[in-house]
Amino acid sequence: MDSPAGLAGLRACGGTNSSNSNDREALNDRKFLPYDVVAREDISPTAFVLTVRLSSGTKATQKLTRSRMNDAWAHGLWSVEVKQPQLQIARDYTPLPEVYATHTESAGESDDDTTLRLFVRVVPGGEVTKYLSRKTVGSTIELRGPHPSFDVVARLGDKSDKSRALVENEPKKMIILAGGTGVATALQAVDAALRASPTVSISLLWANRQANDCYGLNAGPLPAELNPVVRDIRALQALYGSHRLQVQTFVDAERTFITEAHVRKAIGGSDRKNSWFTSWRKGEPEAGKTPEASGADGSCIYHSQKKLTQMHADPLRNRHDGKAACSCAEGKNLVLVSGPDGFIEAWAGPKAWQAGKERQGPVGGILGQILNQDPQTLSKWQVLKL
Ligand SMILES: Cc1cc2nc3c(=O)[nH]c(=O)nc-3n(C[C@H](O)[C@H](O)[C@H](O)COP(=O)(O)OP(=O)(O)OC[C@H]3O[C@@H](n4cnc5c(N)ncnc54)[C@H](O)[C@@H]3O)c2cc1C
Repeated sequence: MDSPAGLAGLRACGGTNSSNSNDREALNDRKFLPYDVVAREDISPTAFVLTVRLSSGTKATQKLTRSRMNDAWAHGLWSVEVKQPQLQIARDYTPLPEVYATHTESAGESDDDTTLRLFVRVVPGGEVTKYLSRKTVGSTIELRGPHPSFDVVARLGDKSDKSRALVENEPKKMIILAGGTGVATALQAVDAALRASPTVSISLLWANRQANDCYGLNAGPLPAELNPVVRDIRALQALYGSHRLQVQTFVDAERTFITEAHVRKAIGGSDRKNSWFTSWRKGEPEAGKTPEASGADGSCIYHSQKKLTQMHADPLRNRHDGKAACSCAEGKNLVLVSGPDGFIEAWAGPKAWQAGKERQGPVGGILGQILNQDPQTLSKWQVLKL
C-alpha cells in the first residue's frame, strides 16, 4: 500500500463539474458523499470492519452507485477514499469483497445495494484512522471513488468477458504476500481470480502482529465466533475449495514470519520436478522454452515487464465489447505483495514516483533476487506491489 502520508492518500477534496445530478449523487471519484455506518465489528482494540451504505438518494442514484461498484468489482482491485472533514484530508481504503452475501440473505444481490465493508487498522498518530475508530452504528462518513488499481484477471490471461478460454485452458498461479490490512487487497484479488477461472490456484501468506488478527483460520470455532476477515477467507475456501485457496498465517508475537523458503515453495508448487524452480536451482532453462516462447508481447499493457515498471494502475476494461485487450499468447502467474511500505520494499523493492504518481518501479527485494536469476521465471511471473 502507498505511504499514508503520501500524495496518493492526499488527493484534493473537490466537487464535480458534471451537470448530471444522478452522476454527482451516486458514488463518483470527484465528490465525497455521505455513507451511513450500518454495522461495526471489532477484531482487536486497533482493528475493525465498518459496514457502510449510501445515506440517501433516489432509487436511480442508488442503482447508479451499484452499477459503478459492479464495474469496480469486475475490474478486480480498487479502493475508495474516506475524508476526515475537520482536517480536509482523505485516505484510501480497500472494500472487502462481497463474500458477506454468502453469510446474509439480502446483501449484495439487489441492483440498488450500495453496501461496502472497510477493514481499518488504527495507526499510532494516524488522523483518519483515529477519526474512523470513533465511528459507530448510526454515524456518517464521507466517501468517493472507485479508484481502480490492477486488473489481476487480465494479467492472468483473461482477454474479455466473452472469451474466458485463455484462463480456463491454462492453469495459473497467484501467490499473495499480505501484511496486516493488506489482506483486504488480497481478498479482492482472490475473489476476482477464483470467480474468473476454475484453473487459477492461490497461495495466500498472511502476516499479522497478533494471533487474534487471524484466529480460527485453520480449524476450530464456528463461523459466528470468527472475526469478519477470517470468516470471509473461510467462506471463500468453502465456495472455491481450500485446494484452490491455500492460506498460511504468520504472527509476529509468536515469532513466525514469512520466509524466502515459504515463497520459493509456493512458486515452485507441488510438481517440483517440472517447475521453473527446479530449472533455476540447476541453473538450466526449461527444455524448449525461451522468454519469447511465453508469448508475452513487449507492447502489451498487461504483460510487458518493462511497461509494468511505469504503471500506476490498469485501465478499466470495456467488459461488453468482446474485443481482446491484449494479443499475447498467454497470461502470467502473479506474485502480489500487499501491506505497509516496509513490507513491500523488503519483498519486492520500493515503488517509484514519476510524474506525480506512484509507479511500480523495478522488482527488487527478496522476490527480485528469486525471479531475476532466471529469465524463464521472469517470462512467466509478474510481481505487483499493491
Ligand atoms: C490504495 C490503498 C488502499 C488502502 N487500503 C487500506 C485498508 O483497506 N485498510 C487500512 O487500514 N488502510 C488502508 N490503506 C492505508 C490508509 O490509506 C491510510 O494510509 C492509513 O489508514 C493511515 O491513515 P491515517 O490518516 O490514520 O495516518 P496518517 O496520519 O497518514 O499517518 C500517521 C503516522 O502513521 C504512520 N503510518 C500510517 N500508516 C501506517 C501503516 N500502515 N503502518 C505503519 N505506520 C503507518 C505514518 O507514517 C505516520 O507517521 C490503504 C492505502 C492505499 C494507498
